[in-house]
Amino acid sequence: MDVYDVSDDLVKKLNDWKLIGIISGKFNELKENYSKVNFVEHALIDFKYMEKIFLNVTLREDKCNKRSVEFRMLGNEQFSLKNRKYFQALELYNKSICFAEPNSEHLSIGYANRSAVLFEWKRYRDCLANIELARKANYPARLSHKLDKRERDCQQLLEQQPPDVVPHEFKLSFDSHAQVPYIADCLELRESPDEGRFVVTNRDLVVGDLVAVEQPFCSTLLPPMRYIRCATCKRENYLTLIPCDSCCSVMFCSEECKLRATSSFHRFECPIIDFLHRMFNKIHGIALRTTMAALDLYPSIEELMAFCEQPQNQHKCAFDLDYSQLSAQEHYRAIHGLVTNQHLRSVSDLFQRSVVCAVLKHFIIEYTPLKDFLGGEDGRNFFTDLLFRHLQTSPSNMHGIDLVEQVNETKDDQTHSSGAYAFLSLLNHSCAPNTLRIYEGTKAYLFVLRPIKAGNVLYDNYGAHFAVFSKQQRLDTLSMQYRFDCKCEGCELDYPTFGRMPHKATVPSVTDDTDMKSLGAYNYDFATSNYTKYCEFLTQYGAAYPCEQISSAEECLKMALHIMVDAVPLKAKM
Ligand SMILES: C[S@@+](CC[C@H](N)C(=O)[O-])C[C@H]1O[C@@H](n2cnc3c(N)ncnc32)[C@H](O)[C@@H]1O
Repeated sequence: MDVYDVSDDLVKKLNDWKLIGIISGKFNELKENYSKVNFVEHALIDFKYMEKIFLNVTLREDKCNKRSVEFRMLGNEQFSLKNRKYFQALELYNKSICFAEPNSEHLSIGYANRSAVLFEWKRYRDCLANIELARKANYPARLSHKLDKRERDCQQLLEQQPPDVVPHEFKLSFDSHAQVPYIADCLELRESPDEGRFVVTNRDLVVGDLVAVEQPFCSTLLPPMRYIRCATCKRENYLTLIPCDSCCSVMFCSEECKLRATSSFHRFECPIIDFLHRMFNKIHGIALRTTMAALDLYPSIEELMAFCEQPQNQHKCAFDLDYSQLSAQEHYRAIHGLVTNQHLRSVSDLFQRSVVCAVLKHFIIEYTPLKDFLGGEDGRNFFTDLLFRHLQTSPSNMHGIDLVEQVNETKDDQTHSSGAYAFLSLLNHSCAPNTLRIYEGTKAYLFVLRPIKAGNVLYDNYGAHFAVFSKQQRLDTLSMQYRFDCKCEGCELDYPTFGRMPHKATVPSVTDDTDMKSLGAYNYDFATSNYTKYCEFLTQYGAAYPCEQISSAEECLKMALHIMVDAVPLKAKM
């Protein structure tokens, strides 16, 4: 059961009982969003949906040594000489660590087993970090000789290893914008009745130009990544993750990240974490996280309320902020001002969104400390309004954060997190985009993918790419999720579709035998060490390039982008 099942079932019931007309009429008459959501919440309570959810969905799994041991055994099987599936073993050991009861030896054995994988993987520094974690978690004395030996071997081998590769740092191709320091000075904001706000360049841009480097206001990790990445900084850190002390579904890369989470968003999400993962999707997840990050800005709900109501905080964007001392509060002005498209939404869309909001707010208020923070009715209604706002801004604005490198052949799309970006959210869509976002952690780089003449618009792609979806599929998605009729160049030319995103198909894979250290800067894989693979792939599309001649990461990326541009129409013509 997820929240859409609840919504579908409710609508079906109302239809069966011939109540849908009356209910949607009443719903439509309500002016305030919180009134709509409260109305739906009451219906869900009256029809016993909340009770059913409570009885059928676990709010949070308890720590359990028995399950910890089961996961460890599964991990051992993957790690065995027969299988040697190290990545799978690590994920299972992380699960075992997460389920282990605090202060039990199972936690320390989980760390120790992880150190064994890392030793095989020649990640000696991480191996030592895990040995230390195991000792701190009271590793049993009867087994300590094993750890002592591993530690000695590790220290010896570490000395012989070359230093880690430092990832290449990309810099803006132009001076910084006078107002918005993390974008190029040639970018300008425009607005039109048909397309809302959008971004143009006042200078010719060429392929490979880097025009923005942006950090999100907030981000959230997707549930399948919970035993691989840190829930706070989202770094891939499955080698040294530590668990939340209370839940079995969240891990952190350091005590610092753990404290940041447990004193903010995770304080409220932790008591219902498994319910959140089970019932809601990534759009709902980032909407909730954005709302919680907003609550974190002020010590009291009244102060946030005052902030959100001030006229100078309405419909603001990245170009309106004061960057001289950028605070989280200032940053949020641009996130609060993202388009909701509420006026374009149908009653049934708003009704379904209200069901999502009602279930989410009901459980988070009832079963977490949020209730105390919100105080009385005014606080609850304000929270409901804010959550409803972000349940509308999220589908139209939030970004999937992905990794250029792949973990294994089967995972094609490695989107690991969602993020709220003030500037990137001003880019309009094209099915044949002229820019490309690449991420390092949650930091987004915006590269030019096709030449853009001065005066022209920079277009992003919202997932409806001409190379992947038919024109009709794209038009349907864009009108349903983003509420506009696409008339972009990709649609006018109506290129034939050939199945997969050109750059997604180029991602090199890390196999279980890969010496992880040799990858070093693996966030930039396709731009750096693995560009040969990338080019090999593209030759299938008729593009042959002398990859060996590319020496720097920047040069490689430019070349990679050129190849992409050339390869797409080539294949399309075949
Ligand atoms: C990420 S926002 C882009 C910025 C937005 N135009 C604004 O005013 O803030 C996405 C929304 O912009 C609008 N939009 C995006 N691409 C468009 C296009 N090609 N034509 C018309 N509207 C578009 C739609 O309302 C969409 O939901």
